Amino acid sequence: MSFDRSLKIAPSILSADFANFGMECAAIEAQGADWVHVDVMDGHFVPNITFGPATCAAIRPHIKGVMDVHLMIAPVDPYIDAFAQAGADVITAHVEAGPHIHRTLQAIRGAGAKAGVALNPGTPASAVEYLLDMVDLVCVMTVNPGFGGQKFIHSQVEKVRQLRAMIGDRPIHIEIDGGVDPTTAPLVAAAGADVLVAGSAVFRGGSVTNPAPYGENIRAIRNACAG
Ligand SMILES: O=C(CO)[C@@H](O)[C@H](O)COP(=O)(O)O
Ligand SMILES: [Fe+2]
Repeated sequence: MSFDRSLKIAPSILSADFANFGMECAAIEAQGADWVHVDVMDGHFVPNITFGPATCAAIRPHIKGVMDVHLMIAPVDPYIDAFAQAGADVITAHVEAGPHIHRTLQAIRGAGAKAGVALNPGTPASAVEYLLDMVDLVCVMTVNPGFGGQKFIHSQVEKVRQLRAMIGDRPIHIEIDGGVDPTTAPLVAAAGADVLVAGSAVFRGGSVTNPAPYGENIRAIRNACAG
């Protein structure tokens, strides 16, 4: 997985048909997705439960590109190897999920994956200041984690600007997660983000038997950022 700062759309399969994950992953890639974003929730760190490493391993053969695993779980460390072995290219842990994020990031890289750190809306950009040599991606949550379809929190755009300035020319992605659609995407892209996660705004109107709307929705987000 090589680094580049071009705009990438990463549909979140939290908004996909859970009975057809394999086909959904293949459909969104065929419709222009750059990465596939996989939301793991434990009902403890966040008030919702999704799935674990076995599901990630099951969908891996259906994803040709980057599998971007967002862990909303606490503790994180006991599960890192399992998600790496499931084929995650990027594993992102929350800075709020435990007292030893530096150790967690070391473990992610040690397991052979790219290391991401996520910040909840109430966590300042400065939380990653001493982690920049440890991370490949910083994920700015623009909703409170746990559910798809929530409203974008506009105060986070300033955090993205601060992170862009802090990161400079280091090869670190800035990812935005939550409430991304053609209206909000240009705001964060202009502030310096390069990976845009979008769940409801990509999957709305389509299905595995009618995937064309996925492509239209992805293009609408991309075009809004280009415009
Ligand atoms: O991590 C999360 C939510 O906790 C996200 O990845 C959501 O899945 C994004 O969904 P939308 O806000 O785009 O509907
Ligand atoms: Fe996510």
